[in-house]
Amino acid sequence: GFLQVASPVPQGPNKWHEQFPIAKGQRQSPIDIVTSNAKVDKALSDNPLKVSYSNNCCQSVTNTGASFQVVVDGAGTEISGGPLDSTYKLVQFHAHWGPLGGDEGSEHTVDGVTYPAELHLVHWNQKYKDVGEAVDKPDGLAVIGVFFSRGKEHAGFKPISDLFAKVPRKADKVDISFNYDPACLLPARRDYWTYLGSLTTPPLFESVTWIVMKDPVEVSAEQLAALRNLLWETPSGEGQMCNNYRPPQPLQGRLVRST
Ligand SMILES: COc1ccc(C[C@H]2SC(=S)NC2=O)c(OC)c1
Ligand SMILES: [Zn+2]
Repeated sequence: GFLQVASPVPQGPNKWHEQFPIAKGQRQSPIDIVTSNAKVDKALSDNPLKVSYSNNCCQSVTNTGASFQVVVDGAGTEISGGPLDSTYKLVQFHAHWGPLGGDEGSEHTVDGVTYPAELHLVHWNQKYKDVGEAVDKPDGLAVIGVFFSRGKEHAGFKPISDLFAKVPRKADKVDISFNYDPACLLPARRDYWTYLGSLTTPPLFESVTWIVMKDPVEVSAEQLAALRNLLWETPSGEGQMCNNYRPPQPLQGRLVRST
């Protein structure tokens, strides 16, 4: 038969610059948010961030081989205001997390503090014709980051975390047949930090206006453990998906604004 060439297990973050030089760019993500350096900007509260998600926008959950991904039909699912000069539509959400029971796993850190996981709600700028056109433009994407802390069960996250066991392998996909409003994953208090950054995995495009919610949302240890029902390729074969986070990158003089 044909020569079997094993697909190379993806290189870790510290090697990405070899194929993606922008990894050492001027507006890379994530970053450590130094709260004392964040500048309160009244303009952010004068024009509050508006999140209007519909409750039937979630279509399916997929194992992308790097995270779970809930694919969203962006119809009527928009954000605007705050740092955004345009309307952006939700296209997908996913997360990053650490090892079982550990406290690292988030991509952004706050005064050096990590959280066990971080949710990313990815939106694209409606001035572009589709997410493919928006994904590499400086104002193309807006990602809302929500920290997960370990505590009581998150009732709103349960319908999603219960699906992970159904998509153990890369490209596995399960339809979401129930109504689901992703806004339930946002903290009650809508204060955030915002700065200009990038995708946190290759191709690392510097196209993201980051909106990182200040308050974490609590999820249970069991819900964090359910993330490890997702499997991926490791150097020693198939294993539990974990530590799929990029560490903080140089701020390069960027300003972080705060509500
Ligand atoms: C080719 O375009 C891409 C590639 C990868 C991601 C996912 C990354 S980016 C992020 S934030 N967190 C992640 O895991 C994209 O997300 C919009 C877009
Ligand atoms: Zn992400």
